Amino acid sequence: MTSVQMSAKDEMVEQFLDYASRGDLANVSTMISHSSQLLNESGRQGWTALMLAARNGHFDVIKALLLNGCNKFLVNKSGQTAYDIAKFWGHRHIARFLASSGDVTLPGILPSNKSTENETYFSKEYLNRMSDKRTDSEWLSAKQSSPETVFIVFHNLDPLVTTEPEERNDIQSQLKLYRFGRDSVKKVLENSDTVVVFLGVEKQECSPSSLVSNEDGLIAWFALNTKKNPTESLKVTASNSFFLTKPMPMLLMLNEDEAGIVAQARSVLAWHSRYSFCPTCGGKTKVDEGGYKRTCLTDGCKSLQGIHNTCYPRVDPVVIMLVLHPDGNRCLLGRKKSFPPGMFSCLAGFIEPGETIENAVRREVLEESGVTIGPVQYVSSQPWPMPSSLMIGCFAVAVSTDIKVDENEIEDARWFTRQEVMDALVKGNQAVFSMPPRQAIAHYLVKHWIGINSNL
Ligand SMILES: NC(=O)C1=CN([C@@H]2O[C@H](COP(=O)(O)OP(=O)(O)OC[C@H]3O[C@@H](n4cnc5c(N)ncnc54)[C@H](OP(=O)(O)O)[C@@H]3O)[C@@H](O)[C@H]2O)C=CC1
Ligand SMILES: [Mg+2]
Ligand SMILES: [Mg+2]
Ligand SMILES: [Mg+2]
Ligand SMILES: [Zn+2]
Repeated sequence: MTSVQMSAKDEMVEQFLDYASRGDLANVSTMISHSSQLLNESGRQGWTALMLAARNGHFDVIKALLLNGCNKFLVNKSGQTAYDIAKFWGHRHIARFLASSGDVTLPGILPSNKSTENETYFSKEYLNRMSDKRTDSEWLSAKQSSPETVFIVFHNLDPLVTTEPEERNDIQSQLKLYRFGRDSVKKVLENSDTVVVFLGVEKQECSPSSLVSNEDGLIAWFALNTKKNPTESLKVTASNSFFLTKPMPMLLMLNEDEAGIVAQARSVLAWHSRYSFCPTCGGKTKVDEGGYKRTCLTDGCKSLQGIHNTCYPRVDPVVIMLVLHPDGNRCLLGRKKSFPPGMFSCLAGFIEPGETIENAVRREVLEESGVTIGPVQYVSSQPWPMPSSLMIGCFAVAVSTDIKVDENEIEDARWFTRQEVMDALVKGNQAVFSMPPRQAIAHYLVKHWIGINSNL
């Protein structure tokens, strides 16, 4: 963002964070005395002044910030508190000070703040799903005709995006979903081949109802998917728009808000594309409930009685685990043949019917690496819309250490030291191995482990 585009408040926050980061106590104190609200403001990646000072070891600034009442429990987008950051960067005196001042609870194995639940890529809920409206066909069709409604378009499950430059010069936010109005998708909606899914409405904090002119003040979003290329029927005004044809890694290039929308839309649309007929009797089905149900049209089909999950979009749970060595100082990572050269990641596997998360973790680790697992602890989760997995991220403590790789599933598995893992996170190419990108929950699990164990 250039200084012209920044608001006066943004500029002040940036300035304050910069002073804290550089350890400029005099200016930090002056700014707090003018505006104490600055204390808990955050900049890129959710870093507050306290976190920046903790990162760079500025003890005096940290004392001043705490003395003035700043909240030391806030977390950045990686789920780290200032305490975690001080520990990670080896400023032990600062970590001790942050831990001892006030009633801090030392971070355990779990992220310390509820907001971290939403921090994996694909997990942000930009829309309110409003599932109660799915059965209100009148409301749904009124919304489809509303000029304020947003339509996003997929062709064979690939979303249409544009490369409009973002305000911030950040590669991750350069791909944006192409948002259409009702008139631009009119022809596509008329096509009987098009599947329409109601995604939800914009949350009030994103579009306050005072700014929306329609009846209930809600801006609805729909996703459309077509088999035939819809470009000719669409009114696309931007020249730099295209369908994202390679989900991996292209779907990881969206901004966080839109990644969450794509996770929802792509998974439901993928279900429609794979379940065109009734899985129970093979008969024809019709799309109901705003795209969240397919009802069999065959009289007497068993799927019409009792609980039939075949009628609803499916989610496949997958466990993904960072296996910790019994000595606490190493972790087990593996690589599939399909990974880029040098990349290692957490082991993962589909949960099977009749299996708990913990047992799936133990079974998959044993199958793939020959290592036996004791305690298992859930950490975080991530929707993974290729096509509709839910990654359930865990820590798993090994009780044996010999590795015997299942070569059908993975090519190699090794114990890596904390230092090697930190190098992979920080040094990139110069490390002994590389990590999956930050958008993968595997990356998050490894980083979280490093964060909570850095002074062992
Ligand atoms: N976000 C992240 O950080 C990561 C995401 N993942 C995702 O997790 C998923 C699973 O991981 P993966 O290690 O491959 O899983 P598994 O270790 O369970 O092995 C995959 C094999 O299981 C079979 N399979 C496919 N679908 C299912 C299912 N629904 N239930 C049971 N078995 C099934 C397939 O066999 P066959 O092909 O022979 O039919 C496949 O080759 C993948 O989709 C992967 O993309 C994995 C790692 C990291
Ligand atoms: Mg497996
Ligand atoms: Mg696996
Ligand atoms: Mg498996
Ligand atoms: Zn049927």
